[in-house]
Amino acid sequence: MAVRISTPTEYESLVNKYDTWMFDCDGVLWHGDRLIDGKRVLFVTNNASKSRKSYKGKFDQLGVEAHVEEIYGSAYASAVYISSVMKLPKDKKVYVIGMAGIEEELREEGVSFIGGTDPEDCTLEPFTLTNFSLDPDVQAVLCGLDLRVNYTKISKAFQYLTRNPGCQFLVTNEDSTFPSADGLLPGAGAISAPLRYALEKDPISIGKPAKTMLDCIQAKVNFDPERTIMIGDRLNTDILFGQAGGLATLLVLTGITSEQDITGPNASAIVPDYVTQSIGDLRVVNGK
Ligand SMILES: O=C(O)[C@H](O)[C@H](O)COP(=O)(O)O
Ligand SMILES: [Mg+2]
Repeated sequence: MAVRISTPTEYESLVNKYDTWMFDCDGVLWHGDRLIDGKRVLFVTNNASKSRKSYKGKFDQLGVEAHVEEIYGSAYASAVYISSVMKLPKDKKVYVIGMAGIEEELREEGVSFIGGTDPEDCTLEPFTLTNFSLDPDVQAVLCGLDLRVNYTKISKAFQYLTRNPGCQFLVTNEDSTFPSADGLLPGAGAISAPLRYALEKDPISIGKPAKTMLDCIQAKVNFDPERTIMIGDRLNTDILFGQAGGLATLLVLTGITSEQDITGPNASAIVPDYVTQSIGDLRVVNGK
């Protein structure tokens, strides 16, 4: 049963209980506006549209103090997975359905790629195989949130995944939707769905709740899971991610999950340790 926290004393004891605070971003931080002094804070987002460096720019713009090495996005985790776990040979490539964030992280990891923001792929012209030449060096398809997804990108990815032997099907994350400033939009999971349907095959998903994301953080940050809490707005990514990693979990109701998702007859089977309305509630702790 989740503990509903609402009083300054309850917030105070929560803050004293954990040393490392992992914050989800979409639906949590971008409504929240303040961090907790004296604690280690990490930012863990499935949003692959930005690289760690460009997230740093967003944090600066919003006046949130953050350093690049505290930011873990699914684009970064995917690039690390391809270079260090898959160990993609340097002469092989990735076909990308996604945005600049994925491209910047792949470049940073020295992974060659095609597709992504390439104007040739970002077209609404009908796709035909007549003008398509298969690149035999593509050994992975990586699909993430892509605000310019189209039939050409899906068809090229489909060709690589069905015609290049051993080509891996990877997705940065599988969030079904995401909370933009003006309302709900289809998320990365909705971008890769046509490929999953056409291939009748599930991809390897790297972002939350997958352990790959936590492995990526643990490779860089030494933290005690017993003294670590994951704060998020989505039950089947953030809270599952925390639970799988042996972390405490705090659900906020400023993003995807609403009151009726956690109470009443159709309440989810995923139950966080704590629930509060907004990350802003914690500001009572430092009296600011
Ligand atoms: O891919 C998506 O659907 C969105 O980026 C989603 O919002 C994940 O972002 P997070 O809540 O993990 O910051
Ligand atoms: Mg979120």
